[in-house]
Amino acid sequence: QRGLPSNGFSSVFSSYINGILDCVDGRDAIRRACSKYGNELFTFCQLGNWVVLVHTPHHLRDLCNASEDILSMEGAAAELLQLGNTVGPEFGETYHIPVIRTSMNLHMAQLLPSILNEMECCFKRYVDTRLVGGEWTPFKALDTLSRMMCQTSNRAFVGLPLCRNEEYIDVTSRFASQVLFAGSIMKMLVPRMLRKPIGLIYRSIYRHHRRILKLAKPIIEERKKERHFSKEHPTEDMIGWLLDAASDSDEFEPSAESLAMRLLNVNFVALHTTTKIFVHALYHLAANPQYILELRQEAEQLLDKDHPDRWSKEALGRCVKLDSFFKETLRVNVISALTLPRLAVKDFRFSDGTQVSAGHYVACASEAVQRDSKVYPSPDEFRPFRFVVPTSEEEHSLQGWPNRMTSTSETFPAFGGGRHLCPGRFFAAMVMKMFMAYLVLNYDVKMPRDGVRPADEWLGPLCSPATRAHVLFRKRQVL
Ligand code: HEM
Repeated sequence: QRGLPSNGFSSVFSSYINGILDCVDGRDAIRRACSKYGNELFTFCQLGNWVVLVHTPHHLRDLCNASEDILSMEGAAAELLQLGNTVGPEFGETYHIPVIRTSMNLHMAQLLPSILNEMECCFKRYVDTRLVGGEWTPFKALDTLSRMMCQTSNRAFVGLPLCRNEEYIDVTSRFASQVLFAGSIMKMLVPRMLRKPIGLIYRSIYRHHRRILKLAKPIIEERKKERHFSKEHPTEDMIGWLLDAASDSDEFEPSAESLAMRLLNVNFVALHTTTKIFVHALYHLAANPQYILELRQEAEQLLDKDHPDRWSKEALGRCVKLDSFFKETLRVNVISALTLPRLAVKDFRFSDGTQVSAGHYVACASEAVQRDSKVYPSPDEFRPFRFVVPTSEEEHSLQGWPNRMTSTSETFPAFGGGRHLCPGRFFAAMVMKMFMAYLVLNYDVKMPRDGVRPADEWLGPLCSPATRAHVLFRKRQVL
């Protein structure tokens, strides 16, 4: 992008060299560039493309307020993630988004008992069966939690018995990381004209859509039949809400093929995000067991330890320390150092007059925004109860909505902002809070080396909690 300072070399060849360097050192390169350019926009080089980076609140507000036909999220996602090639062209359809925004969020309280039940089953199945007496037992945190989150979230997406099906869990829990990896390789190394045929080969090997379709089709057909015979039916999960939304619109009845693609898409956006943030929080907790006592005390005051089936959405909402713990995790541990990618479909002008020409990418340097020392004192420090304000000896509050984890702003864009603000954030917050409440009420956790949190793993701008680290669990002994 002409007229803007850049962090890299300017020819195509040298920008590739710079892109390779950024794969090793992407996060630090972004940090250095943000502090070098102060409040200015600048262009940042990634393998295969240049991105205009936004890292101040007012530029971020402009990015979020821009309409889709000027700064396009869908255009950016299609090119950067290559999901049309790796999963199929129909993957980009969006009719599940209003369903998450309305039906899913409206049914949250009714959903809670069944997902609490599924969570408890997961702890029994994946954790309790391996614990022996009061011994500390190591668990590979990311693998274990990704299966548990997958099964529990899918109770709300596809219900019983499919959410417990081994093959279903296997496909959906690994889907996001497989296609994200394949997409970035394709974008960086495969010439445009070869992407379609190579995508077809990739799809015929992994068969994500076919495998989900085979498993979900009988259930989808059954639900369709039920709806044919009676208008009265419980809208119990995502499959039901998607069918109800279609029958309301009268415009089309989605095929089983199309619904299976929506299920893949919902799992794609929901699982890797929630699992990664939860595991980041778990590593903070296990490296600092003193926090367990505070969270446990709060959970004991507000939730019935022996009857998770009686927990309510309101009671979880009152767990303000738990809320702050996750908000601080989301602030410190980003999913990517570059978020909210957009493709300028037309020329775009920021409110300070800076122009980005059509065809260029814009994105947010979210780490820089969420670690701004003017907004967050000691920004690099993890302070789990940063957002909690004591109101009396025993009472604590989040002092209103802006401090809640699900609130977003130009200084806290963890869930995005504007038109594409994450519609699944209430669900994610509820699931992460109930998992953590159950964990602190029933287990002690620590790291194999006391007090040492395993280092995050960065690949270019992408961040993951340590993939192979273990956390030690034992049945709760400490009161
Ligand atoms: C901790 C967990 C999560 C995080 C950090 C997260 C983050 C985000 C962010 C940053 C965006 C905006 C992307 C952009 O503007 O480019 C987004 C969008 C979205 N998220 Fe989430 N998300 C989470 C969980 C979920 C869950 C559980 C669901 C579904 C149940 C979900 C569904 C979506 C959808 C459908 C969009 C696209 C919305 C649109 O285009 O209008 N997310 N998410």
